[in-house]
Amino acid sequence: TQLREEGREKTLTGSHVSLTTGSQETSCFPELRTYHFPFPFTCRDLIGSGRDRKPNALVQVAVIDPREQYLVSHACTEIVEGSRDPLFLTGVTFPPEYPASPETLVKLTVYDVRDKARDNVSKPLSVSFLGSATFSVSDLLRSKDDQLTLNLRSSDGVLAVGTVLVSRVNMGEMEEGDMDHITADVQQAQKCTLVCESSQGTLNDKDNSPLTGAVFKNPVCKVYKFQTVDSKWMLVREQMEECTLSFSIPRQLLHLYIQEDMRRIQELRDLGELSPHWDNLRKEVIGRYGQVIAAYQETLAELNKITGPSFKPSCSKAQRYLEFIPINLHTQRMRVMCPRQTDAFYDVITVGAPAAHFQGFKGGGLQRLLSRHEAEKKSTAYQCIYYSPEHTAKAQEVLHSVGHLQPLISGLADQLLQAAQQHSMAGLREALKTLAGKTEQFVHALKDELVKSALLALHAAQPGYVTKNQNQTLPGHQDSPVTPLKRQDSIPCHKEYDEEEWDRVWADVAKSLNCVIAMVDKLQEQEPINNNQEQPIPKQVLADVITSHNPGKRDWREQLCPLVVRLKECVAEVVVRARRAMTFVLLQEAACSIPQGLFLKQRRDVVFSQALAALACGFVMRLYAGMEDKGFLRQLHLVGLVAQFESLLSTYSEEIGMLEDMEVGISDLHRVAFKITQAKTDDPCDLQPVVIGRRDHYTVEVPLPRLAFQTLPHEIKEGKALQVYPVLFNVGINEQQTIADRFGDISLQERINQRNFEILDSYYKSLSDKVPSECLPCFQTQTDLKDLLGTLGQNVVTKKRKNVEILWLAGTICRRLNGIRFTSCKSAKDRTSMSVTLEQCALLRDEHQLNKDYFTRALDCMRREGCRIENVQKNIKCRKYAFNMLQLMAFPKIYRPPEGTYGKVDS
Ligand SMILES: O=P(O)(O)O[C@H]1[C@H](O)[C@@H](O)[C@H](O)[C@H](O)[C@@H]1OP(=O)(O)O
Repeated sequence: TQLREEGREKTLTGSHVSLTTGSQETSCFPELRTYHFPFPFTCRDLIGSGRDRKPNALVQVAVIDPREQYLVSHACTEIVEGSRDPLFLTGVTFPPEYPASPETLVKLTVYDVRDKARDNVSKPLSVSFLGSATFSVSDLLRSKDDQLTLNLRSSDGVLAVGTVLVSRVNMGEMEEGDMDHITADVQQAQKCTLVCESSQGTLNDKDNSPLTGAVFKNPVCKVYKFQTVDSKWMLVREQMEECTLSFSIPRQLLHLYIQEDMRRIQELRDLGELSPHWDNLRKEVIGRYGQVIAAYQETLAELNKITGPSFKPSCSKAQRYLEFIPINLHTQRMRVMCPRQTDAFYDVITVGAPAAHFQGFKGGGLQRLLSRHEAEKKSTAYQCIYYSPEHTAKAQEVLHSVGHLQPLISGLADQLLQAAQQHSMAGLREALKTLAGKTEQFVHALKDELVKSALLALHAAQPGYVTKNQNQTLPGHQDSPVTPLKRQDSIPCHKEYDEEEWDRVWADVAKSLNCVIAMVDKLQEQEPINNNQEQPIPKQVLADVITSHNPGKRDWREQLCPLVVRLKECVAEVVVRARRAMTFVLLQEAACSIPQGLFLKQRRDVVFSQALAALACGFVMRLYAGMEDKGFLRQLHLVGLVAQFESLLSTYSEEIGMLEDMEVGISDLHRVAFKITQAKTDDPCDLQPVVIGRRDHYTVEVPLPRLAFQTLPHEIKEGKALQVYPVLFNVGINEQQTIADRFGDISLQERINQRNFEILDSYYKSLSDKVPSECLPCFQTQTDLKDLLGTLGQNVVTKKRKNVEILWLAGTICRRLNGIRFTSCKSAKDRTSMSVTLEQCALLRDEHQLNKDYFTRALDCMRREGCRIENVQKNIKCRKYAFNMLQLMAFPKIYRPPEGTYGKVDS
């Protein structure tokens, strides 16, 4: 009875123990470096502990460190009840970093389980020892026919209590013959399977490529053997990993949030002198920003102290300093190896719903809070101008455009002068073409009524203006210490404003550009014909000023320089005005919103950070998996990828708030694009994705090693922004949802599903327009994508309780669209595990002919022994799904875990 839960814990730590081996030794066994090599084994003629009783067998697998000579419990199979020749579906696999050496000893211990229901973690299983056998990896590698037959010995080492037959199969290179061989054996006698893997993968091994090690960590692997409809066997390997992006993306975002807010403060200061009323508002806003910055800096400092695992466990979901970190983010890959089929794998990312647990859900989540706040802002008599969210977004966009375009224009203008100095007409024309393009973009970005009206408002907020209008006081504010101001419910009209001033400054940019163009034309005309063979620049309308110029024979640079300097000056003048005007709009927004608006901004930052970490993890996983798939890469740069989030939250009580947060968090992901870059070196540190940008738009740069980068289509190599289309589908399944369905309100779920169906549908339409269907993956299930979408469309409008078909269809469509799959619930531990295992078994059934009779058994086996129960263990140090009977009764049947795997979790 050594098989205590501590032993289980060792299963986890054991998977990270490294058995060191010299490279010489390894090279004697090239298989160790090249292949996965599973060890299926068979138990026969087990003698149970009672006379006629057939044992409930369970096999514990341990490895012995050849140097240290200590035993590490590695894993356990599931229990097979009442059989002398049990067949185990669960296998065990060493994680990739586990360097199994020829000396590695594997000990198999067979137990008879008396009482399999465990409802207390600390209580050990009631088991009796039946027998054990030990073999070394080299024994197996040297064995004839790759098979070893070992006697299971009783504790005194004398009595044989059955046999165990260990054989070796090259996973990933499995021949049909090997499969038949296993099949035949298994049919002769029920067998159990132990599968081990070497630390190194092959080139095709996407699970263990060195690339994945940079971002994905701490793998937990399980291998199963399931029967197909034609009585063959398939090997199924689950691998679950943590992702370093769980922490690195939030850290980077926090940096960016801080930088952006500091910039905002500076811009507010740059507004210059304001009347006391506005000045006080500005001070207040700057003070609030300062508080947010300080809080973020504190959080960042705490995060920087954290070392250890790369995931936030479910029990830490409401911890203040961890609020930006996604909950329980893991990747999971199911790889399937079947006779006569090429290997297939299916990925999913599991993560707790992005939500602000630390702030709580008393008033609901973001979606509700934001719309309530917007309504209040409009109706309350604030002492500021109301700008709609569209206006504030526009203001941010203008700020961003001018900030981005001014240095570009300035650089291009310098390039132009350089080309002039070199007397290169081709260089001049090239630089001028780009300069003209960017300047036009600049002028266009500012051609907005908002800029004009904001300049007027700013003008009115300056001390002189207020003095002139003393008599226009804000009702109810006569006693206010701040200088009273006329209340403005809408953007002011232009009558009080010297409109011409802005128009003149703005038009000067275009005029000065025209001067530059005209001058280049002149220079070109003066050139001898043979120097002008390239295409001429189209004639532009000449500004008056230019016609008086006579370039003569003077140096090109000298002639262009004053015009270029003038262009730069005009741009700079416009930038100063536009920046101040837009900053003033944002000041209004911030002032109107204090304090609630800033709380909401923080909440949105938190939720977005969790969502982005999950998305980046999914994107990187998808990219690594698809780097050799030309169709996928084409789709990626032509249209982008769908990122489909499945959520199992209920629309009742606190989870409504979570779903409202999640809805906004997922939708905010449309402001994100990805770019692939070439890593400086192949060092894992240089392969870490980098986030750049600001709240209105972020880019995640994903570096790839040089060789991998070189194989990409040139559009991607040139840095094309790769889009993602986030979609969310939610169907609550638990007892809370039962209440919501009967007595509550499910409109949130209905609205989310309908809206997101429209997004998915329009993504499909643009994909079909731009990408040939051959780019999409092939599936056995032939149902047309259009039909699947049609069925989903019907389902989202049908009134049906716990209609999980919505989730199944959305998931299937996402896989068929080459998309990124996510599954979520509150903590991605319990309900998520049920859903992920169900999806995996459904894929085995629909795509790999899993025998129907094996479906439930496979499902139970995965839930009982697979990666997901390890996920539960990692989160709460207990191998139990946190469901009670009431909850389970409320679940759709197929989401219920097997007996003995759920119950009250001891804290
Ligand atoms: O992983 P979840 O399904 O969000 O875990 C839930 C579980 O479903 C529920 O039965 C239980 O009562 C807890 O609320 C679990 O949430 P935790 O966040 O506490 O793991």
